[in-house]
Amino acid sequence: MSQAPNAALIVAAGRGTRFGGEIPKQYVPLRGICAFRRSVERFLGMEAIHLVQPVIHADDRALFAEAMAGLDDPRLLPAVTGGATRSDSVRKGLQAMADDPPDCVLVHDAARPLVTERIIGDVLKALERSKAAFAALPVVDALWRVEDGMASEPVSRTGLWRAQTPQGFHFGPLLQAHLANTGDAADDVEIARAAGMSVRVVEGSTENFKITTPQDLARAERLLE
Ligand SMILES: Nc1ccn([C@@H]2O[C@H](COP(=O)(O)OP(=O)(O)OP(=O)(O)O)[C@@H](O)[C@H]2O)c(=O)n1
Ligand SMILES: C[C@](O)(CO)[C@H](O)COP(=O)(O)O
Repeated sequence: MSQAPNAALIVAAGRGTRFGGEIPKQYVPLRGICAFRRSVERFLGMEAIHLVQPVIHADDRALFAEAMAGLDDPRLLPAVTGGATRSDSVRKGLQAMADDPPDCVLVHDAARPLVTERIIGDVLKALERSKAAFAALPVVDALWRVEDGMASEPVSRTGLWRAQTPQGFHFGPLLQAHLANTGDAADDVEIARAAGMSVRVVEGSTENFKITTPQDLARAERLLE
């Protein structure tokens, strides 16, 4: 049993190109506290989380220091530098923890600041009986394939879910899956499934959305009013 059974790996090395703006979206103030800090504090607020490993872009050291100013929780590890893709960033974060690995690791987007303790707790609970578990929501809208701006054919939504984070795994199998991965996967569930891992779904929340565009930031601000 690890001295730190559960770790959160919070990825924040993206450039936020779809968001635009002067600084990467994870550092943009959100009712005064950026999404990154909010995400980190959510996990640090849970006794069941024993370590938090941030992963940042090499150019963001000063932004990171500013975002985490005053946060002196010993569970917050020094940030490691991510990579060109989200998968690279996760792998680098995992490798940074590999010398003294946790039993379980929850990978979370810094850009999902409204994650709740309930979702985190449900993923942790699912890991007591499953090798992996992730937050997701069933698709509730009609789905259409669109070509040249025109509806071409409907896509059945039966059995389709929209992945969120955290995505939780037993540490060793996830690290091995990432080391065996050669492409850029959309998420860690894709990498785990490619390695043959079974992954349980946990109910996420419509409020646990990812800040991708400026409209998402405005929505998050309204929810925090
Ligand atoms: N090379 C990357 C790319 C993304 N991320 C992180 O993965 C999460 C989800 O990625 P996304 O929303 O796509 O963020 P960006 O890649 O920054 O956005 P964009 O695609 O618009 O540039 C974010 O917290 C982002 O910082 C990362 O750590 N390393
Ligand atoms: C990991 C993720 O948030 C699950 O929905 C999503 O795949 C991230 O995608 P992005 O293109 O890196 O935003």
